[in-house]
Amino acid sequence: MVSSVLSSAPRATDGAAAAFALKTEKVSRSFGPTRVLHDVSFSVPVGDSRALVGRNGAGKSTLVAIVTGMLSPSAGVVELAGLPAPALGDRAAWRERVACVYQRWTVIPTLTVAENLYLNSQPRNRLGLIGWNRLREQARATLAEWGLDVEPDLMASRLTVEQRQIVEIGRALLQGSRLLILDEPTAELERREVHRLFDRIRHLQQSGVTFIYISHHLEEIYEICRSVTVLRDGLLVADAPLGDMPKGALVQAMVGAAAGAARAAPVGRETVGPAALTVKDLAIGTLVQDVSFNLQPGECMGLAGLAGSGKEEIGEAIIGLRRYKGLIQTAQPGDRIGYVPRDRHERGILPQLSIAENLTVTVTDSFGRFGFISPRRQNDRASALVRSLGIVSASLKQPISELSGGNQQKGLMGRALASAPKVLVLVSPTQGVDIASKEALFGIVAKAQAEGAAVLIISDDLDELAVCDRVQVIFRGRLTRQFGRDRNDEDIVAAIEGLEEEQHG
Ligand SMILES: Nc1ncnc2c1ncn2[C@@H]1O[C@H](COP(=O)(O)OP(=O)(O)OP(=O)(O)O)[C@@H](O)[C@H]1O
Repeated sequence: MVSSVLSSAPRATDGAAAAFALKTEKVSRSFGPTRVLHDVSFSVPVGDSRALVGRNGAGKSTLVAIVTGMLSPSAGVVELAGLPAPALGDRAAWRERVACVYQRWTVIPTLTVAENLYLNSQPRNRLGLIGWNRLREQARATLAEWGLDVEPDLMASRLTVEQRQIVEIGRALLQGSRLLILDEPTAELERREVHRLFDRIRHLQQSGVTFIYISHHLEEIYEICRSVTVLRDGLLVADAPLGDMPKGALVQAMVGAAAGAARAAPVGRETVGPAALTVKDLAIGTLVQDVSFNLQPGECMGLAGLAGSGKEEIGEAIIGLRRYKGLIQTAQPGDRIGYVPRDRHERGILPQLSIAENLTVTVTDSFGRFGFISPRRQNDRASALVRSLGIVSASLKQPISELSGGNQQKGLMGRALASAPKVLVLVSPTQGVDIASKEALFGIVAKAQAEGAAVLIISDDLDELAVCDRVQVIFRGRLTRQFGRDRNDEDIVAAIEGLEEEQHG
């Protein structure tokens, strides 16, 4: 039961009295001359689960920043639970009304679970001191009600991704918030964890918690949300119950008149000639054992597996970021390998540099001699990539950190392609990328393939695996299954989860 935790938590207002958890009236926002939100008016009834969707750069994050008090609107009004939004600086008041659980964690690893749960809101005794026993007791009750089997005294650094997310949600509830915004909450979760998250959302909804759910995975939205708000180029273009909005209509609303590019079908390749990439008897510490495969020029292979299966470490070994035993070899010694890492914040973008510089940083040697870079040639190359990838930006000089998440991801893809590599290693390359841009990125992968690049897609996203000629599955560090073109998603999922392995003992 969740209700006792909910009722014991501090509350800003009596949520039952207000019909709407959130209401915006003509909210607009500009950055310099660029207007990114135009007169957005919408309302979310208490207890609703509202999907907020739109293509990369549509304005979702900006709207969320405004309704969580991180950013002021240039114009317009925000109401939370029937009351005007607090002053921008009054963080405590905002925290009591609304919380956003982002993909990037705010759980502090050096604190315990209990300390994290009560960050900023520790229960104090009559003398004003923090009552640690009470804190632990309450934390235990909260965790139990979430069905989370984790000790309040445990250091947060030891939690799994799923447990960290639950601590984030638990913290928001304990601070009084009854409106939770989940931003791509399933991006780092495995399939069974996603189902558990959905169960928790439904459970909390019954207790009057309202959810706004941001995701580029439309099938998730149909599973967990009741209604949808669609933004396109900063405008609200649709607002409806999902029952009235079949997927085709939803995509149409997101994309507008310009229909999405058709996906290139996987192309069959004869396995003749020298391999573009040979991996033989690869071992990485105790994590990966006996991994061997070849990639032919023009071939796209998927490498699928759970988090921790060793799949990403194989990619890192291929591009030279990890020590390994065994053989990793390109066709010719100097062949370039393009790489798109999964975590664009930690390993990918160079945030202070412009889009042009980010796109071309690996190929500056081709823009002039003796260390001199011709800005014109650099700009020409960058603007061609921006056009072909459909990156939305104010100018080539704009710092890449100002772009929306999905456009940053496209920038990384552009950088990997800029050097015309013989091998491309892409780790979850379309994570955070909207459905139409996803198709465009797949088109770009297919083009690189057609030009002879061998592509390795490391992922367990079924859309990403669907474009691969074949899929190898890795389970606990070993390749366990290979699927050709006549595969179905269920079999791949079963192999990723190791279900067959378990059945066979
Ligand atoms: N600080 C800023 N300065 C200039 N432009 C900005 C800034 N923040 C956002 N923008 C622009 O506002 C637009 C909307 O961005 P926003 O991050 O809200 O999109 P989004 O819908 O969340 O996209 P995604 O799905 O890719 O995360 C983008 O074109 C972005 O470049």
